[in-house]
Amino acid sequence: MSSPSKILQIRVPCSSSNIGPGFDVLGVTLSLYLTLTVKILPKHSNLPNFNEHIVLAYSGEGSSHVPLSINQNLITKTALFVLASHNINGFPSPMIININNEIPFGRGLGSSGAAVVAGVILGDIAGDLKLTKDRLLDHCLMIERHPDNVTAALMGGFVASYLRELDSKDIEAPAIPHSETLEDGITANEQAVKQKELTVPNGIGHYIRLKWAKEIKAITIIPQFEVATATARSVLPNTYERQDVVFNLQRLAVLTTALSQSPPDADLIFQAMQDKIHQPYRMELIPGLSEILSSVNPKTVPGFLGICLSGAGPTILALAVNNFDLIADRITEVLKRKKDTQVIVKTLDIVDEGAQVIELTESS
Ligand SMILES: Nc1ncnc2c1ncn2[C@@H]1O[C@H](COP(=O)(O)OP(=O)(O)O)[C@@H](O)[C@H]1O
Ligand SMILES: N[C@@H](CCOP(=O)(O)O)C(=O)O
Repeated sequence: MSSPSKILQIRVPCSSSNIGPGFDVLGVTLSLYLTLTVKILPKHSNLPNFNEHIVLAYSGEGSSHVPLSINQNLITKTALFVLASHNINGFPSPMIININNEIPFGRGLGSSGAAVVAGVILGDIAGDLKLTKDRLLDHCLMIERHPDNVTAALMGGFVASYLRELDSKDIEAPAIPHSETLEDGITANEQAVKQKELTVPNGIGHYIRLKWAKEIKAITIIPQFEVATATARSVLPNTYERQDVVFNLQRLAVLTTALSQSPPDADLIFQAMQDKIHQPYRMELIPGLSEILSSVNPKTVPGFLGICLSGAGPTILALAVNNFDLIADRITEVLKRKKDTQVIVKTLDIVDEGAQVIELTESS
């Protein structure tokens, strides 16, 4: 008798990274989700009407241009990498994977981080590997080398993280499907066959979950154009002046506690969300960014706490306890004046839960 099929759901939240001074350090999960409904069929069963071993269906954000071939789609490419790093060549069982995505691509809301987390979990499930959460994180961090988005998306809530320094040989293996390179490169699967062994080092990422005051909400002002994170990282300098580094360190240390306090101290948070490490250099990619970041302040709008670029942008993240519509209108007005673009506003909750796997049903 063949084993029964299984249906699981993998649900991963979006994330806003940096929160101003915490470049590549801070991330917070927000209430927009990437959801995979995965039906794992018994080995050797045929998928109805398809000659494929894996069937991918996709709806929601990115559906008009996301690749559905398993060697090109970031989610399945990541899962294949996880399997290859455990000497499993390809998906062991046929699967029907329905992807529904609420996270817009290239907007600074961690769509690639969520895809990497979903892919690592998919690989873990497909290979029945039973990896711990910390080990899942190691695999995510081989693929997305800045820890802020993936750590938040996996662990949930407001998270600070850093990477252990690794040997270049560990992170430069061509088999690693980096999430943010602009070209496709060789697939993890092809490379694993050639390389046979692909070891993911232990304990790459270290993190701590921070407290977030429950009354602070995230207003996301999302322009309808994309900025690839790879492009937004390529405009950053390789070296910084000491005073700029000190400027950020001072604010970062204050901000992590300021965001935990109830009631929040608006002036403290507003100043502590200033940054000199990434936002000034990204202004060339986001017209009017400087004016946008100074369009609201706590003295003129009660309830407003602070403003920054969400991740690598172009989304603007405003933190507030009330007056959400007024704050969003002010920022949208400046943004639209600077660039002829549609803007979508979403006031999102901070979510405590990171990626989740829910077993839906089991049938013979
Ligand atoms: N759900 C998804 N499925 C497949 N690929 C995805 C998904 N989400 C994001 N990606 C890939 O990641 C790219 C966006 O990543 P990135 O430039 O880092 O922007 P973001 O700020 O949204 O993370 C997309 O163009 C796409 O190639
Ligand atoms: N710290 C990274 C964060 C990128 O986040 P994303 O949501 O834009 O992918 C950076 O600022 O480059």
